[in-house]
Amino acid sequence: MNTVLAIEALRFGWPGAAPCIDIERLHVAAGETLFLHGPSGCGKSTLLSLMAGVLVADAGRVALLGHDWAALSGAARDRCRVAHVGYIFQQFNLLPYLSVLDNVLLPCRFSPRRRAQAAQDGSARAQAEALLVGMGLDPALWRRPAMKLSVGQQQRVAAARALIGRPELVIADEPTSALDEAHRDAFLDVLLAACAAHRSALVFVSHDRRLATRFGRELSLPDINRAQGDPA
Ligand SMILES: Nc1ncnc2c1ncn2[C@@H]1O[C@H](COP(=O)(O)OP(=O)(O)OP(=O)(O)O)[C@@H](O)[C@H]1O
Repeated sequence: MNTVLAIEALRFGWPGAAPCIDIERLHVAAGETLFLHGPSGCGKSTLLSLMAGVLVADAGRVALLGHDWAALSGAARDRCRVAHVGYIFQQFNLLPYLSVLDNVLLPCRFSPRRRAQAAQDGSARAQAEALLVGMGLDPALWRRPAMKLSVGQQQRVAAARALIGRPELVIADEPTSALDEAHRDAFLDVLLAACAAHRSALVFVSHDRRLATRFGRELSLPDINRAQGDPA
């Protein structure tokens, strides 16, 4: 198996709180699509942050492409993340005053690797435009500041930004919550097709269990997490 992400004996707790993540083993292979679910507060977003090296384990190992996030400095983690991980955040994290196109191109500005990969079939800009078209974003919106888009439109911009430059790992935290059924299905089609074409591993969190059939593997976080979830 060509492992992209390897989690072993991972423990993490927020400061002053009991551990909320305790996972013996979870490996994700290149091209694999993983659907992750669990009740609110069980630690899904926390686990995604650990996968992406935004948070660092208290014990155990989270390795991306063989590199343990904990062995890297903060700056090295930032560089590694932008080069190899596309992250669709629950709140999108678009830069509000930047245009839609410039938001999608951001990873290429910060990572030479993402820039080179995005330009493989032409230019980074052409790939950004192709992703936006795939996401059903009208070209009339591309020059608009991101903050002037609807929530559902911003969600799709965030997905295009995550996919540009073919990152090895794509992480999506509730990325379809603001989309209607038609846009949700189109969004999933583009996301899954892009990950398949690039052999990106995809970790996708959603409360909507109906979507699970579109993924290669389904996991309930409480089933693999020995820590207690939110006691509330
Ligand atoms: N920044 C933080 N500081 C302290 N505790 C936090 C922080 N973020 C989350 N937590 C706590 O960690 C636990 C897991 O939260 P997390 O956001 O990972 O859950 P989740 O499964 O993603 O929830 P949801 O489905 O509602 O988004 C919760 O008890 C939460 O209160």
